[in-house]
Amino acid sequence: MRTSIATVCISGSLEEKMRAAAEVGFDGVEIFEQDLMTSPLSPEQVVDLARELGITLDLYQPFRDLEGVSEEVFAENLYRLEEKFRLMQRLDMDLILICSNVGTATDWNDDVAIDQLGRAADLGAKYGIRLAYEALAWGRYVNTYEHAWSLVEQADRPNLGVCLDSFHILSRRSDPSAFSTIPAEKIFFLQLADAPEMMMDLLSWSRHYRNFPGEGSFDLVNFMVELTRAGYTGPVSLEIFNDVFRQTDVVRTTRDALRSLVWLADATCAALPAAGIDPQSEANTMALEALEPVAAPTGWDYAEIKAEETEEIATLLTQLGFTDRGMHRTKDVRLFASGDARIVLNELPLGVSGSVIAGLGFQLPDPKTSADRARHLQIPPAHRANRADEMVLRGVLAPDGTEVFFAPEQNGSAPGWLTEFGDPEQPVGEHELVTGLDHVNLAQPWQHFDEAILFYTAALGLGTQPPAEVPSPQGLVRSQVMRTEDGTIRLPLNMVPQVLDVAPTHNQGTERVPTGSHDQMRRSAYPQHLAFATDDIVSLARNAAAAGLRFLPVPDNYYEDLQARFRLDEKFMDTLREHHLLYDRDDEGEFLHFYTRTIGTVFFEVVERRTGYNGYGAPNAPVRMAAQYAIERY
Ligand SMILES: O=C(O)c1ccc(O)c(O)c1
Ligand SMILES: [Mg+2]
Repeated sequence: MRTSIATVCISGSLEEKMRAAAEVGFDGVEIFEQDLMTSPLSPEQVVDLARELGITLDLYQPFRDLEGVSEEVFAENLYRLEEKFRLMQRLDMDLILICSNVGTATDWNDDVAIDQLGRAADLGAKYGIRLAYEALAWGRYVNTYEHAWSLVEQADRPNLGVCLDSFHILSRRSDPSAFSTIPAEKIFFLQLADAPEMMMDLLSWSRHYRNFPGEGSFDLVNFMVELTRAGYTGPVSLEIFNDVFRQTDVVRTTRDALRSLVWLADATCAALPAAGIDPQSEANTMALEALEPVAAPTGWDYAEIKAEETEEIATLLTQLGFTDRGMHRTKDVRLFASGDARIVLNELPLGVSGSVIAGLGFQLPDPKTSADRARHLQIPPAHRANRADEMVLRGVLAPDGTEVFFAPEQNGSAPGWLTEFGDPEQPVGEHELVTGLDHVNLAQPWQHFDEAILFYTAALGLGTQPPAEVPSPQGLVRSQVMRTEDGTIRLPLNMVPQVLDVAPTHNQGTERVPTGSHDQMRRSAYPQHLAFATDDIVSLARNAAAAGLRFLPVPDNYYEDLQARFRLDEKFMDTLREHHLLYDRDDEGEFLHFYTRTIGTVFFEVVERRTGYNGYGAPNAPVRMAAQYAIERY
C-alpha cells in the first residue's frame, strides 16, 4: 500500500508537516495550496526537502470553480489554471485536484462543463499534468461521483480522470458499488476520511468533523473493497479536515493517521475474500497488507490503581467485600481480589498526590500476537520491571497514558501471577459478593478522544456503541462505549474538556516510573471508575454499610422521578432508597447500581444486571455527576 496524507490534516508549517509525514512512515503527501502559499520555502526547496525526506508529492490541491461557467469567466479560469501548472512544474508534480464548481456556475449545462474540462485537460497536457475531477458533496451542480465520472468520460481526455473522496461519497449515502463501472486507469486519486454521524449541512460536517478511518461511522472497509474491485492502483491518501487534529502535536497526530490506514488495510484484507478477491493475489490492487490476526479479549486480568494514599482505597475495597491478598513478593504493590475482580494497588511516587486508574490487564487468546500487532500499529510500548521468575506481560500506552497489558486468557481460572502475591493458599473471604469487573470508565482528554477510539478498535478489536451525551454540572460529557461483542469487556470512554493534555511517554529506565501523564490526569481532577459486578447488590450494599462504606448520596427528587417513570412498588422503592441504589430498566432486564465516594480521582460502582440488561444506567449518570460535584464543592 502506498500511503499519503494531505498537509491540511495536521498542524505546523509545511516543512513540519512534511517532516512528520516522513518520520512516521508515509510514502507521500498531498500539497494543500494554503500550506504552500504560507510557506517561506520556494517550490524548489520543497522538492529538495521531499527528496531529502524520501517522500513523494502526490497531489496539488485544490483548484476551485473551474467548469460550467461563461466563456468570459472560463478564460480567467484557464489563466489561473496555467499559473498553477507552471507552479506544479517547479514542484515537479503532475497531478492536480479539480473540485466541482460550488459558486460561479449559474446557468448549468453538462455539455459546457464537458467542453471546458476537456480544454483544461488539453492545457494540462502541454505541461505533462493530469487533472483529477472531484465531486464535492455540496457542489452546486456536480455533487456525486457518478456525475463527475459521466462528465470526465464524455470529455474523454487521457489526462483527465476522477478523484474519489470517501467523505463526499459516503456523506451523501452514495453507493460505492458503481466504482467498478469506472475504468481503473480513470480513477486518478483516492482520498479517505471517516466521520461521525451528524445531522448538519455537508460543508460544515466536512470542514470540521472528518476524522481518521476507524474513528467515525462510515463503512470504509466496504469502500476499499469496492475500490479494489474497480482495480484502483494509486496511493491511499488521507484528507481530513478536523478542528482538533489541526491543533494537536503534529508527529503524534500523523502517527495516528498512519495507524488508521494500517488498521483499515488489515480490515479490508479480511473482507476481500467475501468479495471473491484473494488478498494474496494481484487482484489486491492497492497491495493492502493484513496484520497478525488477533481475537478480542476474553476477560479482565486486573486493574491497577496508583494512589498517594493506598490505605483509603484499600479500606473502600475491603468494605465492598474484597479480600486483601497481600503484598507482591518483590514489588511494593498489594492485591485485592473478589471473584474475578483483581485490583492491584500501587503507590504514587513521593510528591504526587491523588489516585488514578493507571493500568488495565486484558486477557487474550494470544497475547504475544496482540503485542506484535500493537507494535506494527506504532503504539508506544509500556515498560515494566520484571524479575526473571515473574510473569512477563507486554503492554502499551493508551492515548490517555493508561498502561494496557496483554495477558494470557484463563477461561475462568485464576491467573498464574496471583501466586506472586501474599499467601496463595489464603481462603476466599466470606464477603466476596463482587464476582468480577463489569466495566471500566476512563476519562479521556478531549483532544485524544478519536485517537482513543481507534486505539481500542485497532489494538484490542473492541467495537463502538452509539455515542451518548451526559449533562453534568461542569459541562456536557460525551460518552462512547467500547466493548467486545459478547459484552465481556465494556469500556465507556468519557470525553471531558477539563482534562489536560496527556501525551503517552516512553519510560526509558527499567523501573516502572509513573509518567508525568498520570500526574496531569490527577490534576485534572476528573473522576474515573471501576464498576464491579454482583448477583446480589442488596446484600452487598448491606454488608458494605455495616462495614462503614460511605455511599454516594442520591437525592429524593431522583426517587420521585423514578417512581413516576417505572411505577415501582413501595417496598422495592424503600429498598432502593435505603441502600442508595439507582435503577434502570430496558427491554432486556433491570439494572441496580450504587457508587462510592471518590478518592483522589477514583471511585467505584457496584452493578447488578438482572436478566440481560445491556446498558450502563445512562439516565442515572447526571444524578451521579451532580452528587459528586456537590460533594467536591462542600
Ligand atoms: O472543503 C473543501 O473545499 C475541499 C477541498 C478539497 C477537497 O479535496 C475536498 O474534499 C474538500
Ligand atoms: Mg477531497
